[in-house]
Amino acid sequence: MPGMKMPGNFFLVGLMGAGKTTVGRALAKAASKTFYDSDHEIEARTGARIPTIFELEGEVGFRQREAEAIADLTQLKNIVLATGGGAVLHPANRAHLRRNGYVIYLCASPEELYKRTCHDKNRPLLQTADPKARLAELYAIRDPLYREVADLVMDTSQQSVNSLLQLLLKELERKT
Ligand SMILES: Nc1ncnc2c1ncn2[C@@H]1O[C@H](COP(=O)(O)OP(=O)(O)O)[C@@H](O)[C@H]1O
Ligand SMILES: O=C(O)C1=C[C@@H](OP(=O)(O)O)[C@@H](O)[C@H](O)C1
Ligand SMILES: [Mg+2]
Repeated sequence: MPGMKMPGNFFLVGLMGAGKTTVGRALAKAASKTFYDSDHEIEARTGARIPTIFELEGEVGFRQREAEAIADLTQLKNIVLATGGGAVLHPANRAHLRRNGYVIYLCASPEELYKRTCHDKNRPLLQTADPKARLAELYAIRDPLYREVADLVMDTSQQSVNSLLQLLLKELERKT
């Protein structure tokens, strides 16, 4: 259903592997909105890939760049923004997301997230001896924060990207 009319911004939140980047891009196309990904924006502004930023500036440096990107991107109109999984950690980011768009939490179990991320070396927080345990820890800390900002929670564990997109479009048509 490309060109569907749904007003405003959609912001995607959730853990690494939830599908924010993949589903966000497809949603933007279907809803005729411009797609942004805060990680891509940070990489473009910095001129370095995410693992390099973590290596040189640590997570603290990355979070600072992320906060700047979220503050700017949430001021745009008619966009879909895929955030990074840790974007909800800063209260200021949560306020920007809540204030400026409709927030969708893509939810999945740590086991499912592990299956989707285990072959990808570009997530510094998962380059540990036990990434499954790390995902479970992050889930425990962040799930309440995702729920705090979310207007809509979508369970993605049993859904392909395409069936998820169709479900999401139906929900968004109804609720926005
Ligand atoms: N609902 C889904 N079912 C199966 N695989 C998925 C689903 N959503 C995303 N994926 C896959 O998981 C991986 C991570 O997706 P990505 O969009 O990068 O997640 P995020 O941006 O939330 O970290 C990609 O390989 C993507 O194709
Ligand atoms: O969860 C996190 O803290 C992070 C998630 C990543 O984005 P995705 O959620 O798109 O993988 C990226 O921002 C960075 O590696 C940190
Ligand atoms: Mg992503």
